[in-house]
Amino acid sequence: MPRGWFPKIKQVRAFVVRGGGADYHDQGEGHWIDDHIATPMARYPEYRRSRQSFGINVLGTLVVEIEADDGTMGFAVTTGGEPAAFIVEKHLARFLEGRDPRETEKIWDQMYFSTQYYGRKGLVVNAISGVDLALWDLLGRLRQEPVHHLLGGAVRDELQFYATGARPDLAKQMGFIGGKMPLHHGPAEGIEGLHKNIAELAEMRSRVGADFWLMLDCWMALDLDYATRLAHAAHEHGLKWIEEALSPDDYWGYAALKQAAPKGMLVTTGEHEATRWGFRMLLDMECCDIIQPDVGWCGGVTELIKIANYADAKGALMIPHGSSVYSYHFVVTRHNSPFAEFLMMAPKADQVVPMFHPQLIGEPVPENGRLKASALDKPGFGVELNRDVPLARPYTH
Ligand SMILES: C[C@H](O)[C@H](O)CC(=O)C(=O)O
Ligand SMILES: [Mg+2]
Repeated sequence: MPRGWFPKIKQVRAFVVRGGGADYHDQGEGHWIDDHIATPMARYPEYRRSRQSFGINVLGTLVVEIEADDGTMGFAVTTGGEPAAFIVEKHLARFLEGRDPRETEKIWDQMYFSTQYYGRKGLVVNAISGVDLALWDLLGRLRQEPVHHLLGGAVRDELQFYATGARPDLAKQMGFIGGKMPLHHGPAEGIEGLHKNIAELAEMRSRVGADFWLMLDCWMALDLDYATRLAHAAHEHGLKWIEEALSPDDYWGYAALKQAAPKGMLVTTGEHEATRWGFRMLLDMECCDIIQPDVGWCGGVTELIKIANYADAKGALMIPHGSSVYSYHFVVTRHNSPFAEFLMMAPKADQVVPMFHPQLIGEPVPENGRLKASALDKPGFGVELNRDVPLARPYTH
């Protein structure tokens, strides 16, 4: 590359892919991730047994590809599918094409404020996140540096993981530091459901012993009263944290839950929160002990820098939700992210398989619950798109 010259962005393209990958709820029959999990829709008996029954996997994966005018390509995957592909192609692409890919701040700002009248959270911010991640991937590839070098470099030699899945007992044998289980029964299943939830936790505690971390993921399913009762009953069985117990819009409920939770039990949330402004609410209102942004949903790396810095200044931990390499490159650069999540995508949660399988090639996975930082030392996010998985490009511009 001649001195002073840097390629410009030539084109942004958006594709849709089905079957697992970034839309990790898009799994086949019999997968633990769709086995009677408590959700806000479980108040309707017909949507209680399966999250796919109410359309959890309706969107599919969004793939964003950004080509520079020297032929270098960056890409990223997140959820959002066809509607997000529309937003990327028809609205967001204009803020990148012809621009210098190093202008990550200005590009983010223009994507966010140009969509603010219909965006701010959810699908639109997923689309922005996908573009932002693809841009950081492109930057890393153009500079021949891993993204974590662009973010200030690793602060430790390895990452350590807890596992999310139905089998913390197996996760323990596989070397993880803890296991987070989905809660199975919500308030609509009454006291009987509450007893079943506690019995499952007690059974798992008896299998993993006293010291292994056990957590419950409540996927926005509870109300304050139920969450408080669950937290107190679970305390007896050493629950380390209660996750996403309430609606993400109920900041007041989270603040009350944090006050009401037993001493020593952490309240965590944020995987369905977005942007610095959403996390500022969670942190300023003292809603939780750990924030859990998903880098593919909260606004991408450019926004996560701001979210993580604010959490750091407030003395809060920032443990990203899932998101594979996109979170690993971030976590490794942060002291307030001392461990990371690994989602067990094997249908029985009985083996480690790549989290975004089958969409990425070269996706690193933990061994013995750990991953060497050196496994991330490849340009960009260090993964390739599996072109054997059919990609559709529903819109162009
Ligand atoms: C297991 C949870 O219900 C959800 O599918 C994933 C999640 O919330 C998490 O990994 O955290
Ligand atoms: Mg969760």
